[in-house]
Amino acid sequence: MAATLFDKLWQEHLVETQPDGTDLIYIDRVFLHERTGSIALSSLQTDAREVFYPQQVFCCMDHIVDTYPERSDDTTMPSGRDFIVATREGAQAAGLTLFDLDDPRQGIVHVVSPEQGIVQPGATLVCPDSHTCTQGALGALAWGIGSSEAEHALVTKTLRVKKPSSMRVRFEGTLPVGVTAKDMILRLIASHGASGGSGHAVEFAGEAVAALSMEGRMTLCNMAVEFSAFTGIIAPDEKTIAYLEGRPYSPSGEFWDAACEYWAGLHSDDTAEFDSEIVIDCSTLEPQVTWGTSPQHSGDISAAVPAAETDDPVDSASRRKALDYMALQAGDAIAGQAIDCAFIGSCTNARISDLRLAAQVLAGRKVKEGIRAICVPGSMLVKAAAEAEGLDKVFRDAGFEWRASGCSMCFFAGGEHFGFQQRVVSTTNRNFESRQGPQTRTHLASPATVAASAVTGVITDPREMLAG
Ligand SMILES: CC(C)[C@H](C(=O)O)[C@@H](O)C(=O)O
Ligand code: SF4
Repeated sequence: MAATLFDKLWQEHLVETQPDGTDLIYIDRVFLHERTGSIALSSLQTDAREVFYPQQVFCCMDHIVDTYPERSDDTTMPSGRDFIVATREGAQAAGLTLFDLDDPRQGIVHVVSPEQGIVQPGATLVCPDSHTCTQGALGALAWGIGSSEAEHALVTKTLRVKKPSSMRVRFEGTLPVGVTAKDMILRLIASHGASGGSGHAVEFAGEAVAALSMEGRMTLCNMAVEFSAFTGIIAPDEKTIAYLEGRPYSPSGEFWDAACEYWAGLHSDDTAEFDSEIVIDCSTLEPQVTWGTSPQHSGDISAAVPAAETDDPVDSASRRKALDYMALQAGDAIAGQAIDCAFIGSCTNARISDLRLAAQVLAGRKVKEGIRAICVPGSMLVKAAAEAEGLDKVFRDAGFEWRASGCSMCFFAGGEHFGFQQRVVSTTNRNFESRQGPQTRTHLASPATVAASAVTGVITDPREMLAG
């Protein structure tokens, strides 16, 4: 019978169906980060349990780490200290691979895993972090779990999961210049709602997805969870194979050939049926920017902030509240809103191609006086690669702070943050209330839009600056 890619991966990892209808799924890899992974590791120690297969467990320090370039030790970010120490000790005790703060491979978990070739097509991978879906871009079944599930996966190498339904989102047409994967996913969420993918594993397909770089595909899958999907997945192709070849954890020699042969079969069959399907035309897509406090509160950069009132009273109330919080009114132009800060970072948009795009806008330009602009590369390897190309100089000369890697101001967890009620244009994935600091007003956008806005001091369409 014709099967979807998701069905194939589910079936291959199905150990058994439980009496209550949930499935027991075999887990190939587990990632942990210090914020939630430390809880799983401490709990393991308390319960005197052992990790079943330590070679397939990897730990990152990313959430509450100091990102000043000269970072010294874990005490410089006091709120993160206990998490960092517990992760370090737990990883050592269990014999897990740890990308510690002084490791040149350190970075945000969803950047590090593909970069190292740890996530691979056809594998199941879990991490106690909702943006684990990012890694579905490589054709893996990767999803976010809770800390106690992580403990279970570490000990048993399985998880009980209710099988989600399947959805395919086809992005058709050719993306205009200056419009990116970030704009594609924001459009999907704006047009079908932040709960549009609820209960579904979403396969991203279509001409515009095939044309994306691997990093663009990661941006797309990253925000599958903002669409409330179980995960996002993209069938592996030649780009996936070229991306993985030669990475530290990729198979090599005869194993590489065997892996490539297996990966070639990982796609949805032509006649496979999805429980639901959405088609989005990318040929006329504009840069997208959020105006409210959910990724679904998003629209074309050339548009005005929409009216709060819709057919749905609950939605209308939430939009009214969002506009009030954001200090915006229906009819205000989105472009031209004065900002206080610009942030380029996070597992959504801080890979080398994101930094190159932003640098293209920033080259020969300056950040507007009074604007605080920060760039936090997604990993220390991204930072090193950017420095080897001289991108750090472009950012610094423009007036950006150039940081060490970590989640930084994507997520205010007691560490660093932007100031009270500051308006931030940001390449991150969440614009929830106080996400980047006390009552911060976040506008999500692509790296090009954030860079262009940093230069003018107001939300700005990057396309003219990219043109020359
Ligand atoms: C802290 C962590 C559990 C959280 C997540 O699950 O995504 C964080 O990474 C986020 O982006 O909000
Ligand atoms: S960069 Fe932001 S979204 Fe990504 S894992 Fe860190 S806190 Fe979560």
